[in-house]
Amino acid sequence: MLKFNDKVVIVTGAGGGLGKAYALAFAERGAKVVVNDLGGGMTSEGGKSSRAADLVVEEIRAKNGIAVANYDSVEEGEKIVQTALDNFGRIDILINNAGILRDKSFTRTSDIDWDLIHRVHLRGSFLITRAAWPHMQKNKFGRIIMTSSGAGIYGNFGQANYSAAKLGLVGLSNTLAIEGKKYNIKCNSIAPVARSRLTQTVMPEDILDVLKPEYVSPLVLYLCHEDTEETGSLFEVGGGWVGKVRWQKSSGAIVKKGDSMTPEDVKSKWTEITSFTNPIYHASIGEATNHCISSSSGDSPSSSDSSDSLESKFKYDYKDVILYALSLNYSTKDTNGLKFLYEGHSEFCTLPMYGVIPAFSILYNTVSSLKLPDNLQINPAKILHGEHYLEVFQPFKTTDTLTLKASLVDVLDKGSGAVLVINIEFFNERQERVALNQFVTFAVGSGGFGGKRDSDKMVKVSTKKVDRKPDKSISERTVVDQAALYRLNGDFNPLHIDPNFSAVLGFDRPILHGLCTFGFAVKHVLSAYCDNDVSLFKSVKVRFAKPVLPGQTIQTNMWLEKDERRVYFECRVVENDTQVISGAYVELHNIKSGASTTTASEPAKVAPSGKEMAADKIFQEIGLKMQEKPDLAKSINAVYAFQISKDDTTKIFGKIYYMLDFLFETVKIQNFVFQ
Ligand SMILES: CCCCCCC[C@@H](O)CC(=O)SCCNC(=O)CCNC(=O)[C@H](O)C(C)(C)COP(=O)(O)OP(=O)(O)OC[C@H]1O[C@@H](n2cnc3c(N)ncnc32)[C@H](O)[C@@H]1OP(=O)(O)O
Repeated sequence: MLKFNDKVVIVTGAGGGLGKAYALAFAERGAKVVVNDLGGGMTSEGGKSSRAADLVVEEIRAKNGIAVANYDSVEEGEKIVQTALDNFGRIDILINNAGILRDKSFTRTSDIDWDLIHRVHLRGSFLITRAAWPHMQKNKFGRIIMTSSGAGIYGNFGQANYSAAKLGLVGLSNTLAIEGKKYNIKCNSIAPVARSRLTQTVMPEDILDVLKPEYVSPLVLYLCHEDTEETGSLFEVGGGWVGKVRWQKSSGAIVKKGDSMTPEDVKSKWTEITSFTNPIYHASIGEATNHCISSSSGDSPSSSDSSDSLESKFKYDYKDVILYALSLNYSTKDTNGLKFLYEGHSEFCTLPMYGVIPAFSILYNTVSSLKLPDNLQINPAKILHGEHYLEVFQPFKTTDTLTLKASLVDVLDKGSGAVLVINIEFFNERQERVALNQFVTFAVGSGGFGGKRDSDKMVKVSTKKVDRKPDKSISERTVVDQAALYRLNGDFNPLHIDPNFSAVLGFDRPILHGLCTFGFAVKHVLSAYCDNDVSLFKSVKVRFAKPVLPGQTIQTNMWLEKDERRVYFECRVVENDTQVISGAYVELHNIKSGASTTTASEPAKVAPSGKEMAADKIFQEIGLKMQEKPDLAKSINAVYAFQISKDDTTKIFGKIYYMLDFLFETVKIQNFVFQ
């Protein structure tokens, strides 16, 4: 039996109808009740009388219950709360029930009709709740009910004032539920259908008979019990039936085309915008906002929505490539860092792991427009990156326009979650395949829809057990703002920056992007086994076993299997010795024999090679032999050496221009140097 012993309850408007039923039910189950009723009529014009509240108090006391009466208006909420404190020393539960009606058709609604309804329903509930709130905060316990109405949810002729105030109460309740969370204050709204002073004039007697207040009070008591976790919800209740109400939206459509969006674009997508075939349910403003942002983050897909394959273009240039390297802590301090950070470096190149970044311009669109099994509901705020596979078929250029093709490969039911397997392939302008990404996304809490558990279309994580200490190990500390920086590459998922959002998944604070940890891991493999030669990289597969927090240290333990040209690896967070990447490997085209073999705590440093090669590269590009212009070769190398050691770009560029103009008079060389 749900008991309320020693709990102090205020019920407003408790002189009759629903309020009375609540007061009697709470008292019967051990609560101390403040029975508030102004004693006015249903339009507030009946004048004040203590009779209604007193009668209810008498009835409670006659059954050995504990109750006191209060006759203040809810607009004097503090006085009502004071009655509870004076008589019982605390306040635990507040039922905002009091209300009046001033029904008029809209054009006949006067300022007074509008204001009075808002003052009693919305402002009254606000004032009394505000008075009770600090006491509930102090007690780390509070249960609040707001009384909304079907008129607020659906609208009702002649009730413009009332319906606006009643839906306002739902908004108030939703926000209080959020603000009350850390104080164990739960706030819910109900939209009751019951016989009361407000309904007896508008409903026929035979219907009113089945709408007993006693069919509503059990829900209110349940929602106010200390064991109840429900908060921020809205319930319709009446005639013995109870149902939860939530917002539903259509999966909608991406309307913009590139950067433009016109009313005609909206018209052309109206069927999809208004179709509820694949509804979406968002439970927080974070989820809803993120849905808009993520849906619009990619270029407009060229195939229609709700299909299982999409296509779009992605342009990037040297700045994107450099930002990516910076977000993985590549540094100008490291000899090898410069070739990933400076577009003027003779070996300037794109890291192979950058290949995951273009995919984000289409990934969120793909997920939001997928045709999913009917009984599978996915909450976009609860999607974690489960596994990733990246294969690079030709090294990425430093500036390019790629065509991306995304498709849903499989949907799996893993019990604790649903797994979506999404392939995103990149093609260059010659329609050659440049890379393949396979995202395995884990939708937490969406399992159990009856799907298959395994897929033969997935690149599998490694199950190989290597029975020796790591051949190499590199540890690198991330910075507290690692995710804040990394997201600028294009994955703007608020999970990595917004504490309200990460809380949806139960994280105390935002977690690092899985692909950021992945980037660090591949960085370590490239450093340990490739001498940072990006052309040796072929593919990588990882499973994200546990989340990483920005600021933690990632340790990559590596085992080389030379015959397989594979480096198996795991990542651990050093601070809590937890494995965060498992079943992982990098496949290489070749192993760089000169690569460092020491166990390092910093990324291995590799001897500089770029600057000596500068002239060689330029000469090759323009089809000239070094022997033909030995002095020029010497000068170019000198300039590059100078450039790197002194970092004086103005002088360098002056020299390069001078030389190129003077000796070659060709645009071709300038293009090459400044490309
Ligand atoms: C619009 C959306 C697009 C979004 C794309 C991504 C965008 C990014 O911004 C998001 C991120 O970067 S999130 C950060 C990186 N990821 C993480 O931190 C997840 C860490 N992993 C976990 O927490 C758990 O493994 C967890 C929670 C994933 C699973 O743990 P459990 O529920 O405890 O599962 P468990 O009981 O261990 O296993 C059940 C079955 O699931 C398989 N499985 C487990 N971990 C998996 C994983 N990481 N990926 C894929 N499958 C996984 C198990 O193998 C098991 O299945 P089976 O029995 O068939 O083997």
